[in-house]
Amino acid sequence: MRSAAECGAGARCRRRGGAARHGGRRDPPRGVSVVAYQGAPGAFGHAACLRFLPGWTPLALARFEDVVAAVADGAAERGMLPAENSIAGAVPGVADMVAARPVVVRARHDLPIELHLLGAAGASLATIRRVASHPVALAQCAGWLCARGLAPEPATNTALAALALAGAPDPALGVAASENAAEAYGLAIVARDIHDRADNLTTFWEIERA
Ligand SMILES: O=C(O)C(=O)C[C@]1(C(=O)O)C=C[C@@H](O)C=C1
Repeated sequence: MRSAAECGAGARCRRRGGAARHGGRRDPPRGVSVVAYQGAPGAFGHAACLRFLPGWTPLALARFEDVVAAVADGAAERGMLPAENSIAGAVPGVADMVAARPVVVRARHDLPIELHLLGAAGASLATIRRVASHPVALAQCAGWLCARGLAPEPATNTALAALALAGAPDPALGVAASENAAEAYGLAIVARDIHDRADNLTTFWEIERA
């Protein structure tokens, strides 16, 4: 096994600080209140919706752009977007997408991120060669993957990668995703807590129409 230093994991472990926290303004939901997020149940965006807007209805959309558009166009009252991770840094493109549309950041929420290596039936650390996940999630466990010689495979979302593996089981493929994703799609947890720092967290932006 290669050390974290050999894998260059230390270089990725820069801690981003300083994002302003907003007060916990919380309007009670009126009627059906929809919060859009990217991915599918079991995604970290889904977890952020459930934790920070309890009682709201999460709406899964394919891309971050779709979340911004849904809020701008009124299809959802709020959107939940990952903006920055403590290991991987800014989530590429999200700030530009928000700036380009008539939406504003209403609140910032820190979600602890625990990544596990999920596998299909029969998969183990001896069979898995590649690991699929969102690139920002892969960056959070780059040292762990590199030390074991596992090749990262970019996917659009952690939960969508888990869903895809469940639909096409492959003992050579693992997925870096949440425990909720493992439960949602019937995958096994092959290794727990594979993120390179225990204090891993992602700051989500809760957006609304400007
Ligand atoms: O793929 C997911 O589950 C997401 O919600 C996306 C995302 C991200 O883009 O940063 C959200 C939080 C984690 O940092 C990893 C992935």
